[in-house]
Amino acid sequence: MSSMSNGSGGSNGAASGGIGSVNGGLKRRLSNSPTKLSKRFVNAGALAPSSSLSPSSSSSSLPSSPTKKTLVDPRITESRKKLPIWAGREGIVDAVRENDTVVVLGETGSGKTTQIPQFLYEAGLGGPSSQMIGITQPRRVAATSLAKRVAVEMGVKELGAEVGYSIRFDDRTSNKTRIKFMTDGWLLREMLSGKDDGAMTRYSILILDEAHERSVHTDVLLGLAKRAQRLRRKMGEKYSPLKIVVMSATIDAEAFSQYFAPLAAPILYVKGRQFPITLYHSTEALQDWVEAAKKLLVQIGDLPPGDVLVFMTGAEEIESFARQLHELNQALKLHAQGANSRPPPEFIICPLYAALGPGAVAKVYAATPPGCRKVVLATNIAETSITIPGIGYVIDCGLAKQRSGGGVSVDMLEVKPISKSAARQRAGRAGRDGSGSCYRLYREDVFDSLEDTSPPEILRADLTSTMLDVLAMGLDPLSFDWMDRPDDEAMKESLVLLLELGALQHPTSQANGKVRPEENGHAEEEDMVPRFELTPLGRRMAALPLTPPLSRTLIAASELGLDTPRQALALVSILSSERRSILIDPPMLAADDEASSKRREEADRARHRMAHKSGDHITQLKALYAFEEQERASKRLLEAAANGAGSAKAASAMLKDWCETNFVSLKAVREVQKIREQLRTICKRLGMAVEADKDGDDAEMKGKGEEDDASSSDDEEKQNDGLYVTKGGASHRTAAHNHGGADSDDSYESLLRALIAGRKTNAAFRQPDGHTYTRAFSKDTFKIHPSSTLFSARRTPPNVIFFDELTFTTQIFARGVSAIEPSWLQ
Ligand SMILES: Nc1ncnc2c1ncn2[C@@H]1O[C@H](COP(=O)(O)OP(=O)(O)OP(=O)(O)O)[C@@H](O)[C@H]1O
Repeated sequence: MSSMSNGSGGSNGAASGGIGSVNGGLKRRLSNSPTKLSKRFVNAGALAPSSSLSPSSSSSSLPSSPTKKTLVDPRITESRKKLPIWAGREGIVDAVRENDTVVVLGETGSGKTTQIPQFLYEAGLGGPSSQMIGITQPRRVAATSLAKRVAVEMGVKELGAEVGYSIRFDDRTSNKTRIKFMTDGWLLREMLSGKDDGAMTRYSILILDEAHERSVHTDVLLGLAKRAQRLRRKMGEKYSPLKIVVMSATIDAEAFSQYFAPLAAPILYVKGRQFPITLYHSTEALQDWVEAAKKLLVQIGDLPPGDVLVFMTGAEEIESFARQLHELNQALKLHAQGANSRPPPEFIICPLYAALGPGAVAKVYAATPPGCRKVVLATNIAETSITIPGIGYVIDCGLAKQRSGGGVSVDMLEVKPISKSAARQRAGRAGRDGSGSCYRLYREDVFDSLEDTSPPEILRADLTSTMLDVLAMGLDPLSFDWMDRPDDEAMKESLVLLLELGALQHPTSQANGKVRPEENGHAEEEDMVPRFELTPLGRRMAALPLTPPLSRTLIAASELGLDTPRQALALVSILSSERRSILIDPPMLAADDEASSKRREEADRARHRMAHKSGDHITQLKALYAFEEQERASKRLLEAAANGAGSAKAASAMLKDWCETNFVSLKAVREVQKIREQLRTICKRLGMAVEADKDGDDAEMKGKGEEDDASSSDDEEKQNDGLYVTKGGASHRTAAHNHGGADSDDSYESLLRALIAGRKTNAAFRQPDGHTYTRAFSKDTFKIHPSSTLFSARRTPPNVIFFDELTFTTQIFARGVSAIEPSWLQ
């Protein structure tokens, strides 16, 4: 760092505790202005208030924890007591006891998420043993890590006992569980299963955490929770009222409070944080923030110990940066040797993004070896809720890949500036177990110009899935009690798409007659019937934990013989996985030196070796089959090893080598296999023919290592996490042995036709310029992404294509592209 200086509110290390009502203080506190300029960064002041309150000021008459205290490390109990929220625990418990709904507003790290569930449980508000305190999180990594932390704090030895979590592929709860962390997608699926008739009877208290993120799931859950609360009131004495706690980090808590009118919810404000964070902004506009982040890391090398968390925009940037940092490690070591000086601490590089699984998360949480500095390279997966112990420095690029309205059924991912609220959340990942610093790679006036918060996702997202979910719960999306009502046109477009897909029946006059005119979006809707009815096909689509187009594809394929359903099951599993691909994209490999450009060429060659002439979808499928062929070979080796004729190590190495050579991601394949297994079970339950019965029977894989875990999260996961499996996670089965690449090249037409059946709107036509495409009802033009097998300067681009998604970086690209025949669109 060129130079640094402390700001006005900067270096107070003590907790400011207690709760209060909302006032302008938070705003003032969070926007302390800089006092001194540094050469490169300007200190924008610390987030901590200058006042302090000693932990001993908290007194409480609450009953003590019902958990076995002997198991709790006294240091952990002490650290809980130092959290700002501790002093206000009685106030919080009283507020929840006295009100059906409470909004809690607090600074990052004040202790909201870990402490409030414990306070309420300890105070006996957890209800009878059949009920739980449920806490929703937008992201899986948060749900699991918070459950683990709370279990440690409560002395619960085994997750799934008093404290548990439920996320896609992993349900760690039991009938003993009283505090349950879960993704919002999980709770939505529970609601969709209809087991509790919409009244959420298995929960005594529902805590909606990080509500300010306003994901689509959060908004739907807010409406469902409010409705459940009303239904519970009508259930009389059988069930206690459902308590709702909305937790938010933005000052816009009033909107949440008003949403619960006429019984407007009280807002509790948790003041302060335990440790201060010093903020620095760039004093100049940076042309290349990646390069700036690298230089900054070198400079941080000279600062006091502390791990570093770098917020980046996506997996590609992270992987490329990780490679550069590995090289930097070597360069710094050589430099120190040359200068005969002590080398700086080695960087332990830990990527953290959607497609990486619990293995990556475990590495992030592992203790940093002495003499090293951990550098976590994360997307906004790490932006909220989580505490990574040891993080002393945060570097924030100020950007994130975000979904923007690309129109109905089109996902558009765009790199855009984050909001002020997101920037504060990012800063708040430092200073959680000691004082911290946050370096913003943008100027302070840029920070000032950012939006306060991101607009609710429901106002810009494709609503097709949401409309189907709401209808499947027997509710009318047009009169649903939305906190922010989505655009009528957008809702209607989605309903039209569902009609086209055959999921809806045309409105019946009888149903229309029953719907009361909707008043300002806050109608009492439980006595209304939907204007639209789901068809049997629509009900099947809703029962599948997939987006409506992929559900439609799977159902269409299930009626097309034996091969197509089997292929569709595999392809849909790939397309609903986090990365939507099992192949490592050549552009993900940086080509800025000879070695990496050679590797990129190898990746290109591997891609073309695997490529199917129709494009990316069948290429993916064939790659999966080729992997599974290889897996069977390695299994044979493993069996030979068991008989003393080979080595288990060699079997595992063989598979890894194959993945390396062919640029196939083992983690992604494992995730796809889990999804396929889960979908196979659900399809069978729904009576759908997806595979011949013999499928998978004799291909069970056992003893796989950590690399097999591949479900994880970031923004994209929010849409996927509705998918879940039976307790204990999916079994690890692979496809049956007759599946490996046995299909002839011509046998995929039915599969591609089934794919199009789900999403005709994603067909596009080549323009007269010869290389751009446009959709039937849109003027936007785009190109095929360089990662596609159909991207090639040498080949003539196909006349008509089908694509999975549009992404926007410097221009709009279609990703996941196949060539199709125009006649297939009829
Ligand atoms: N896994 C963990 N390891 C160590 N300390 C932890 C862990 N999780 C939480 N803590 C401690 O508890 C504090 C409060 O965390 P908590 O998640 O409850 O805060 P919060 O108010 O919900 O903040 P945020 O909204 O930023 O997540 C942290 O600042 C940290 O000191």
